[in-house]
Amino acid sequence: MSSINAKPDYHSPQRLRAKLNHFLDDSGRQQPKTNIADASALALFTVDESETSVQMEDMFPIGEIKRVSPSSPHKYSGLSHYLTKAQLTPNRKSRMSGDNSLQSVSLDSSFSSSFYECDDDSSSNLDRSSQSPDSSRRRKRASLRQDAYRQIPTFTWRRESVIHNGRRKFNYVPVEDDGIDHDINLNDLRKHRLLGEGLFGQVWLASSKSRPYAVKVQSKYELAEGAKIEFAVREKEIMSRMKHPFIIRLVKAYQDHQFIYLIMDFVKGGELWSLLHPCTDKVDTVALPERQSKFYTLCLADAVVYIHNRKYIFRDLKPENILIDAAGYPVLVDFGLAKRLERGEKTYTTVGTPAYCSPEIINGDGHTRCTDYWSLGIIAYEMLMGANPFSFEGIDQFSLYRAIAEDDYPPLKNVSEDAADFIRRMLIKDPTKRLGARSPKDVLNHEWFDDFDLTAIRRRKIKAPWVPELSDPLDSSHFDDWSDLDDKSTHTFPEIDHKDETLFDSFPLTSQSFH
Ligand SMILES: Nc1ncnc2c1ncn2[C@@H]1O[C@H](COP(=O)(O)OP(=O)(O)OP(=O)(O)O)[C@@H](O)[C@H]1O
Repeated sequence: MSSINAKPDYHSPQRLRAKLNHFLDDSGRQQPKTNIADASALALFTVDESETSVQMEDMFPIGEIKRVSPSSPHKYSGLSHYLTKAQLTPNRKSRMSGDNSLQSVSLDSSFSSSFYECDDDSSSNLDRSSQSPDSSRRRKRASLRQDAYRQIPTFTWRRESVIHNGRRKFNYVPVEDDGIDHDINLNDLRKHRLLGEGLFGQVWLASSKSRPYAVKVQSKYELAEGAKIEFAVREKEIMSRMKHPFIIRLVKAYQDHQFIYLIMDFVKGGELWSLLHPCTDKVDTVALPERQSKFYTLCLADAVVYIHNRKYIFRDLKPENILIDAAGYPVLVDFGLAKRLERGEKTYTTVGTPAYCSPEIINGDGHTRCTDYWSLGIIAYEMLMGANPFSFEGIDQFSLYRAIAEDDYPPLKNVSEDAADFIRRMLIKDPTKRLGARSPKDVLNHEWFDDFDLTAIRRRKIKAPWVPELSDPLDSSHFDDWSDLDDKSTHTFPEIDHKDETLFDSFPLTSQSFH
């Protein structure tokens, strides 16, 4: 499933036209076409770049978008504009009213977009305007727009039907041609082996047409018993909104009477935890070379900043939730504790894994996104030093919490000054003074990362410091052996009550089975 959740939302033709005129009608002659029967469309995205560090390339495959200039830049200072071509599927409301001409969608907080349909001769329309005896400035602008039209590729929107509060609703989600079957069924999947188990779920390696997937299966009954339904539903909702090179992609979600299923990409290189605990007894931690630690930290910081820019917090950063992909890049999994949080708002639930918990969570002071920066600082420290700064084998939880809240971390040894400074600023007990508290971008802009090109990293243009050896697409040798555990997806659990059942309404229902 694509990451941008788009809600169809109607503008009147007049309003949409007025909006578009700001961008497209500076010759005074062009009007956006509104009588289009075919499904091609242009999407105009407005991005407030002061609000987000996200590159448009993160949202769309590289080369598929074109930055355009508004005709009245003074009205839009701070905003950047991108044009891309879209395929519109008229929604039910437009079909019923017979109005297929205009639609708009609103994306998440940092994006807004408008659509209007155009046919294939829209560029010739622009050609004509560029040949008129207008000023060279106008011609230049027209040709810029013409380029924009030419270079934009097709971008498809898929309608997804969900049940919300007992009523069927439709979401429009943009779909890239990523070769992934976003309509994959449970029956298409062959279950291979268990990759991991958490408190409320098991994650299985499965495949369809020799393409591997990881499938997280959670029992509705166990979720209801543990009062975790809300978390599981949130996990699916938030994951489906994420599109970032270092964040796991949700391909499809399902529910049947007993279970919910999250079908994800399979990340093949195993957990960062296994890199830090390479010995067979897995107790001793080893340090990673500084460059490798820095590479992982920067990729993870980029993923975390992306999450924060969308007003979510992750709250469970730990080496077990960081997987290494086939190219050696880290990928964040497990949005089970993630939550939406408005700017300036705090949340008070005590969540997380003790060794990575921030002082503000332990003190019950209420936490913000800064709690994730603390956990990232702990992980960076652990990679650099080969030991957690506060936790060690056998420590009791009370002593651990006291140490996190009060003690200084053991000094870093044999690391660069920039690395030490990064850790010092991430592990500040007061969250309001922590790096990233002022702006998430400050984390990415720290001097420690100066010798890495983040854009190249996002495009996976840099060779990762460690690349897992893999023999075939289903190679799962980098994961621990869990074969002694029961397959919970074959258990029969008691039914949950109807009220709890309705909480899963946003998961498409399937009668197919996973085996
Ligand atoms: N997409 C994936 N590809 C490969 N392995 C995965 C994937 N997602 C999860 N895993 C493996 O399964 C393990 C458990 O996944 P996850 O953390 O999502 O489950 P969980 O039930 O929420 O766990 P916990 O209760 O510890 O939070 C991960 O640590 C990882 O080893």
